[in-house]
Amino acid sequence: MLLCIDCGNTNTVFSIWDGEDFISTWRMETNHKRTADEYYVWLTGLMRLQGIEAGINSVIVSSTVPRVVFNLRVLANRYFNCRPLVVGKPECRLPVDPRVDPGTGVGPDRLVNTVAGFDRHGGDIIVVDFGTATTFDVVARDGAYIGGVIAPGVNLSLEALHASAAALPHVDVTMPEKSIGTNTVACIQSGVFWGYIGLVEGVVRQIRLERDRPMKVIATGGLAELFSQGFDLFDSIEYDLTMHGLRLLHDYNKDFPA
Ligand SMILES: Nc1ncnc2c1ncn2[C@@H]1O[C@H](COP(=O)(O)OP(=O)(O)O)[C@@H](O)[C@H]1O
Ligand SMILES: CC(C)(COP(=O)(O)O)[C@@H](O)C(=O)NCCC(=O)O
Ligand SMILES: [K+]
Repeated sequence: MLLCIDCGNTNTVFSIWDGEDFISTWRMETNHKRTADEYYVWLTGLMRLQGIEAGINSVIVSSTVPRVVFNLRVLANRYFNCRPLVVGKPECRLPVDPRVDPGTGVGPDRLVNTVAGFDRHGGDIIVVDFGTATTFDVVARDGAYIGGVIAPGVNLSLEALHASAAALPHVDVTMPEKSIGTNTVACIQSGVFWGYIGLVEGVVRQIRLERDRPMKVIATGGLAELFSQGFDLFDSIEYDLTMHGLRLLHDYNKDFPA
């Protein structure tokens, strides 16, 4: 079985696949100090709870946090007896190379989202991922990542207000009843909610203008749903997009000698 690990700046998501069949997924907080032994105990405990018995013999990792990769490699080597495929490293081939400025590193999560979005929808799409940062990944007709947009994530914006303004409380993001807030919490909710609706609309409009063609918008990440209620921002919402991309990249790389 295959273990896919998507490590974001906030959360690390694990999923298990048997060939093309999805088996299960679990999530933990990202922490570069966590050891391979800790990952293993946690993972096998959850697998046992769900009665998953077959062994893991392949691992693929995408990490936006370089420091966690060391212990994830140890996890794969020590406990699953395999060398993990790490997205963004030369040994992990991509179906189409990114077309960005020379010397630029692209977030591996964005490369994975590109592969998954292209597989499901073909090219000329924009993938919006609501993570720690909100990213827009632009995928060309041939499936290449050709750049995009990075904006502060929704929770990051809320935390920044709370951290920098003495009188502003911590607020959870939600769709406010009115745009004109009549108390502090409602004002912050309105600013972030309507601000984000405007951000997504504006960025997508500008990308379509620049590309001068219709482009589907695919959203992923836990907050995608919140911004889709009653709005026409996305053509589809796919929570499993990154995991689907990791599984595809693993299968794609099987065709190449190590
Ligand atoms: N359904 C949700 N409702 C509210 N907040 C969410 C939801 N899903 C994720 N979040 C928050 O969004 C932020 C980004 O989450 P995540 O997608 O795990 O980020 P990353 O991939 O960067 O680790 C986190 O602060 C997380 O707590
Ligand atoms: C933009 C990101 C911080 C998003 O990470 P996430 O929100 O998933 O934790 C990550 O993709 C990254 O570190 N990118 C490197 C720069 C780039 O993609 O251009
Ligand atoms: K992500």
